[in-house]
Amino acid sequence: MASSRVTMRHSLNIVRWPLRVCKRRLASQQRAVATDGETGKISHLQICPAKGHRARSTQAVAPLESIASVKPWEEVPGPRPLPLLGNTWRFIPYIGGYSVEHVDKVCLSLRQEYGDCVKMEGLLGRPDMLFVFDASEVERVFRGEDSAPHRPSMPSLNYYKHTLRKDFFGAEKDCAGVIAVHGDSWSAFRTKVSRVALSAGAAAQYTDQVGEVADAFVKRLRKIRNERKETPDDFLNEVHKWSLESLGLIALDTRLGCLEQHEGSETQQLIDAVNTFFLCVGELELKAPWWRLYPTAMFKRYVAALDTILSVTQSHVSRALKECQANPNGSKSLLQDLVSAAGPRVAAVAALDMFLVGIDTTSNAVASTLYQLSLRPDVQEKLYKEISGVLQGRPIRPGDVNKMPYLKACIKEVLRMYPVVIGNGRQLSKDTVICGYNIPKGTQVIFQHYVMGNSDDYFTNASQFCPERWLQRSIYKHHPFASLPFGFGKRMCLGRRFAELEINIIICKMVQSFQMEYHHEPLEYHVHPMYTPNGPIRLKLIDR
Ligand code: HEM
Repeated sequence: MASSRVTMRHSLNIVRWPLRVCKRRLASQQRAVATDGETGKISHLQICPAKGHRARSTQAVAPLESIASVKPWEEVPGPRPLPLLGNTWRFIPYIGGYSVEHVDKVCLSLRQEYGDCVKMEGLLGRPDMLFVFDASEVERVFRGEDSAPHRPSMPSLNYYKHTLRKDFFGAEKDCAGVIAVHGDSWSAFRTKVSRVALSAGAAAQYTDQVGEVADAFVKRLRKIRNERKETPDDFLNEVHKWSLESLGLIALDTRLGCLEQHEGSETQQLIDAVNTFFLCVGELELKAPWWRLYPTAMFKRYVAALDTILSVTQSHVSRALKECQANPNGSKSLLQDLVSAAGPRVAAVAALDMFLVGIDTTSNAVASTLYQLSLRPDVQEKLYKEISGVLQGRPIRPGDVNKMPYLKACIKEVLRMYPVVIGNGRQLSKDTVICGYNIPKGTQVIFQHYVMGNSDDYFTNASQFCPERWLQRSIYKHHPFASLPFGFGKRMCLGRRFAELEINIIICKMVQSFQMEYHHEPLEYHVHPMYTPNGPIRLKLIDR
């Protein structure tokens, strides 16, 4: 395992291409006009400026001046595409000036140059995009979603699920999973899984076990830190292992042993496969898609890794099914609940999806939080006092975190300034008015949460790291749709409760165990494809 560097990359096709802007914030406008792409009817979108609630009028008649005020797609500002090359050339190294790795900065400058809504057209192999930087417009689009919102999905996984392994994923209409799945199939699957995964106690039941994994992680750090008490250069890889171990527990009801060594085992195969998946997915997604023309070597490795993840998750599901049948009143787990509620096939596919998107999101969020805390001894001290006050030396129990508002605020603050997923997207299912422009059906709309989260327009003193802003809302103002690290609505993160449990517990354990310091050059963040500190995170861990 030591040799298998778990450089996990997030795979959710959630966002990667930042955007840009529009001009005028119509957020405060009381009425916009939407044309329905399918029926051609015009309906009114009424917005309550106080609460941002929206109601669609059933009368399909708009005053002429409102219709006239909606501008066409052609007028949306944005960088001009070149003939044939579109805007793709802008991402060519040394020539184009845009970089995928620093798309955070690209987005900031697009907003500055063009405003709150920016068109990015002519990206080879991709639909046109609209980058939205206006939180009230984000709110309006989210609140107007239909019953099966379409998040732009990862083409390579889409191909794997719906073409290569169609026999498995397509055999039953409602059994393809949620990642890279849309429409009725997504809706049927999501309904089955959310009932179990988002239920009140689903995550809380893992408090003890997730706590044990966190203890094992702390123990390992004590062992592997160097003579200066600093974490090794591949610290992020260690955090990935912790994340995989925690998720194995939740999704497969199994201790995989990632924090120990297990050469040649099935566990090791799973770890290696997840590792390979993340190594390949960024390349396949962000670079020229040759795999669409022929199976490249990288694509073959990617498919083999997915096959392994699928077969190992299936074998764990079969085991859980047997245990469930042998002992129907035995101890409960998410896997067993899913098997009982929705059957073994749904449980296996759900576990696969969780592995694809639940590991590097959580690990990068934790690495980023630890790094930010290590820069702020005062914040750590305040956290330490809060945690010690609640726990009084005993292990963490379900419900304890609810008595730790400062802990929650610190995590929200890190995800506001450094959201691991810098933007979230939706593919429009009908023509929609956004920022006063008629945006055609099929456009990929990307909500720019990194830019909005760091904007003084939406957060008082946005550039200051200030967890208190989440606790003293009368002093610090913020727009509720500017920072949405887990997305929103019917398609929001399915693993949010588990991610929060894991993050809360590991941060608690780290703050209880160590004073964390950082004595090197400040780390810049980059998109990789998660938004994460770039460079070795060498934390000095001083025992408390
Ligand atoms: C800090 C950790 C995490 C972050 C920031 C995060 C963020 C997100 C975001 C932004 C989305 C898209 C939501 C939307 O479209 O509105 C998403 C979707 C999803 N996440 Fe997470 N996630 C995290 C951890 C996890 C974990 C641990 C799991 C699994 C246990 C998970 C499972 C999923 C799934 C299955 C979806 C797709 C939902 C759907 O399309 O119906 N996530 N996540």
